[in-house]
Amino acid sequence: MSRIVIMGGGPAGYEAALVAAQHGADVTVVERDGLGGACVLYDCVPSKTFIASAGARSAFRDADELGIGVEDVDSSVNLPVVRGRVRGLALAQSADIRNRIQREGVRLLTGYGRFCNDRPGMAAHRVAVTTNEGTEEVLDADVVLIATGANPRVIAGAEPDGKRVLDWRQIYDLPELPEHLVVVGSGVTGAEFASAFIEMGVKVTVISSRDRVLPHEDADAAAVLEDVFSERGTTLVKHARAEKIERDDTGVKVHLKGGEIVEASHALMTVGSVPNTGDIGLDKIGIELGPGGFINVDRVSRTSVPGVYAAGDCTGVLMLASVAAMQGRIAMWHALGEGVAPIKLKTVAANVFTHPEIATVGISQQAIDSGEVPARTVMLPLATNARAKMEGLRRGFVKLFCRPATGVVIGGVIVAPSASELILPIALAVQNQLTVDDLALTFSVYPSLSGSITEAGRQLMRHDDLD
Ligand SMILES: Cc1cc2nc3c(=O)[nH]c(=O)nc-3n(C[C@H](O)[C@H](O)[C@H](O)COP(=O)(O)OP(=O)(O)OC[C@H]3O[C@@H](n4cnc5c(N)ncnc54)[C@H](O)[C@@H]3O)c2cc1C
Ligand SMILES: NC(=O)c1ccc[n+]([C@@H]2O[C@H](COP(=O)([O-])OP(=O)(O)OC[C@H]3O[C@@H](n4cnc5c(N)ncnc54)[C@H](O)[C@@H]3O)[C@@H](O)[C@H]2O)c1
Repeated sequence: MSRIVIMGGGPAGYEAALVAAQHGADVTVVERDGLGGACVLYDCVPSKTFIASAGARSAFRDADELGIGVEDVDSSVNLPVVRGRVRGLALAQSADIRNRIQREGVRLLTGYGRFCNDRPGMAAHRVAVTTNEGTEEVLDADVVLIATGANPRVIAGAEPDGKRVLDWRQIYDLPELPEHLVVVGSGVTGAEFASAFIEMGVKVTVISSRDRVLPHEDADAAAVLEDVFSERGTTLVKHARAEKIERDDTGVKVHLKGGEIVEASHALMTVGSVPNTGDIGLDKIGIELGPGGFINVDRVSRTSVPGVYAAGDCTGVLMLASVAAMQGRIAMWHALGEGVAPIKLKTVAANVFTHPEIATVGISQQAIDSGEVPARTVMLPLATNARAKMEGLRRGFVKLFCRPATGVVIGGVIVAPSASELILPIALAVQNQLTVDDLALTFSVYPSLSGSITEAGRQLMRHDDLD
């Protein structure tokens, strides 16, 4: 029976454990914090729970336009209840995952793992675990999966203190909503928290190192978000980098490169993540880290060392829970000799949980505009959609991209309140190489937002497609 040791119990680690156990392997997961990892305990699950509360508040505000008067929206955020939901849901989700993997016969060791091979180049591997109780145990393994995730990046001079300067894992512990929050960094994490706090009624300033929010996302989608931010009175400071933050009992002063100072009551640092790869004994097995401290892997999650796989944020391959989970499963299928298809990153659907949401899949508009990928494209504003009008949605759009000759769908972008749910038909089309005709000839409900997807398909059909 293959002995498999998994370092880290986030989506990469626990999904891998489930696959390995299903295939009859002897599996041990070493996790220092709790099953579900940072994803469930500190990052993805808590942030989406917090965003759900912010969304509920927005629904009240937006109801006004539909003729439903709601009084006292400003004073209606019950922060202790929100915090309780955030923490409670994370712990409950972690407990569910722990129960599930233990039911499948996986051994769980609560502690910190490091390679302790006597020398590099051995066929089997050894992992020393310091348990949270302080005991030591050495595990022998035929296969090791490194799934140690990442931690918030810290800027020297702007270290979080949990009071005035916070990282996204500390922000829920504030006793009350900030009076004025400066969000440093405008990637996906920064945009999501900025949007959530704006929707909670907090004054927000966003510091962006680039010329816009969400520099890696669709430019039209980012423009919609900037519009919403500006309508809600948010200041976006562009081309700005925070160098240091002074703090006292009353607030923070964020010093930008170039001398400008932004004052606020609190600062939220969302300046990226660093992989947890520095202290896991990689020198003992001969793995050299790539740029940024990430572990290089191929498309079936193999590292450069036989018998050692890596998955998730520690590899820096699209830092998403869904990708981490798939990399982990693929690693186990490969290690256990199952036929496995290499991961296809072009088919990954992703969503930015702002208000409105931004969902994407497949080839980007930028790759098309730069000439890298030839495509026919269409963009339908939601303002032309009957259901959107009924719901009072003025912003948002559906974009669809297809191959010029065949009409095969290769990507799309949706900006809408529930874009994360609406993107699936486009993701299905991309994954299965469906054509715009397939979308065009599919019945959508009338009236519905998804009607814009089938309509986009119709607009991209060519007359000769109908022959
Ligand atoms: C604010 C935020 C929101 C996000 N929202 C989403 C989202 O909505 N959707 C999405 O798809 N992705 C989201 N992500 C990304 C997602 O959280 C990560 O891609 C995902 O957590 C990666 O999973 P992982 O298994 O690689 O690592 P992690 O979830 O980081 O888990 C790794 C675990 O390993 C443990 N560990 C580390 N070293 C050791 C060791 N030596 N021994 C034992 N244990 C160890 C860590 O303590 C941790 O618990 C978000 C990220 C952030 C920061
Ligand atoms: N909904 C989701 O799926 C979700 C949510 C959050 C994060 N994530 C994933 O996590 C990964 C990391 O995203 P992220 O937003 O945390 O990090 P990021 O690295 O993408 O963005 C951080 C931003 O901060 C900027 N920055 C760095 N130093 C700065 C400084 N001193 N002053 C001002 N700006 C500075 C960077 O230029 C960058 O634009 C991404 O791959 C993302 O997809 C996903």
